[in-house]
Amino acid sequence: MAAPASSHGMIEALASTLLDVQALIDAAPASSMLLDRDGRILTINRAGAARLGLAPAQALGLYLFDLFPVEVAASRQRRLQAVTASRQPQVFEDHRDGQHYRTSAVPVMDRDGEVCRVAIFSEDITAQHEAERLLRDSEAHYRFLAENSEDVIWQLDRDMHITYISAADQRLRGVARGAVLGQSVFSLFSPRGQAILARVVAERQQCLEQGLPLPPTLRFEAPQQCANGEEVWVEVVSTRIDDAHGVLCGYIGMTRNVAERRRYQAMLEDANRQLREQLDKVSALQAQLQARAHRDALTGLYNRHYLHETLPDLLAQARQARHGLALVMVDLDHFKQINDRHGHVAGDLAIQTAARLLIERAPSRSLCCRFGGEEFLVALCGLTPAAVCAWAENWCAELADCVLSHQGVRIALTASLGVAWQPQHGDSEAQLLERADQALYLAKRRGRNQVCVWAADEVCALRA
Ligand SMILES: Nc1nc2c(ncn2[C@@H]2O[C@H](COP(=O)(O)OP(=O)(O)OP(=O)(O)O)[C@@H](O)[C@H]2O)c(=O)[nH]1
Repeated sequence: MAAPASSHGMIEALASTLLDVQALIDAAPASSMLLDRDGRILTINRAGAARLGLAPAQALGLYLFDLFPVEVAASRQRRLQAVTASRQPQVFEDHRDGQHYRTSAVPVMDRDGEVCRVAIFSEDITAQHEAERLLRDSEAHYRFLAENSEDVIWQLDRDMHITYISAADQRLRGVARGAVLGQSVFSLFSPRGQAILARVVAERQQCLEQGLPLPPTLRFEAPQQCANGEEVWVEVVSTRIDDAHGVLCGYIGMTRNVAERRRYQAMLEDANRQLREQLDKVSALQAQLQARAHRDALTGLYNRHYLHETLPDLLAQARQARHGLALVMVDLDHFKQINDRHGHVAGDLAIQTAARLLIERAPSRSLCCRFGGEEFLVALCGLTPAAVCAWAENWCAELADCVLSHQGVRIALTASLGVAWQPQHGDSEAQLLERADQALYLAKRRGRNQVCVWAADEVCALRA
């Protein structure tokens, strides 16, 4: 007998619904199936059948436990019985062929409230299992490192309360971990250290408020408080922990005992300071020695050694700048007589008087040296020959006007001067010195107390 039109429609609707449900469970990646109380497969999705190595149509009507290896079939059957007996869903994990599965067995009741079916949902959690295992391993690894590190490892919540601190803190400060957990991070520091920490936090906060870039880690040194009342200097390195949305959820960091390092640093700085002081003394001594090496003790003028060190450079500079350089050789007249008549002290005074007059009258950029006993050499830079001669004449006259008074005796002083200049009279130090000396000799020969400029013919005439 044909079904009435309305029944027909209902059957069609039911068939369509069944198809939808099948499509839905087939689309699920986890395996799902419906068993009767004995374990016979009534419905199964593609993933479930595939796990059994079958097509869905092949699996229908088979007893699920016949498809399991014998060694696991009995235990799976007992689980099914436990679900039907307890009428409560059960979730369990099992491990087969290297894979991990999480399975939910949900009892399905008929109208009388009896369990008539059991719905099984099973998902492969091998990857998740592996990830959890790796995470556990890694946590254990890091916890081992943290607990055995000489540095103190710690974690704070967003309000800077300590949520974890490694065993090294107790070794460092002698405070039990139990007394530290839950406390503010400030409690780790001595009052001095707290002030430093407060300043560091405030600076960081200020940067944040001004939108300035911040280094990813915060690093500072401050003293912490030990249980015995002492301070221990530590270096702190810390970084913030943000959640996936960039919202601050806490801080993680490390504290290192730097007391030894600071002690060595202080020793090093002290040693460096002492070394610097020594070096300063040595440099001052060297400067003194150098000054002494370059200066004549009696007059304070440069000595002959310095003249020979400096004159070649002066000549080169003068050549380059195309300005004149004149050498004036000065020799006190009849000096032996001063010594003989008035004594060496008077002779020394005479040398000092002439030297002082040279220093006072020498133009800037000139060099005055004591060349020998009662002999001086003045190098005049940048003067014309006429200006050199004028200067020498004036100086000679001024010396002659000086009257040296020694032990109530007035001693007259005069000098003879010989002049030679670059480039007209020579170019080398040796040549110019020789010619200045020859000119001086000429001045002596002409009666002393006068200036002579080197002239080839006059020198030749003298030699003749
Ligand atoms: N008091 C003193 N005498 C010195 C010094 N150096 C050299 N003498 C003396 O200076 C004298 C130089 O004498 P001489 O070279 O004969 O020349 P002079 O007597 O000046 O004669 P002329 O140069 O020809 O005018 C010597 O008696 C040296 O002993 C010194 O530093 N102090």
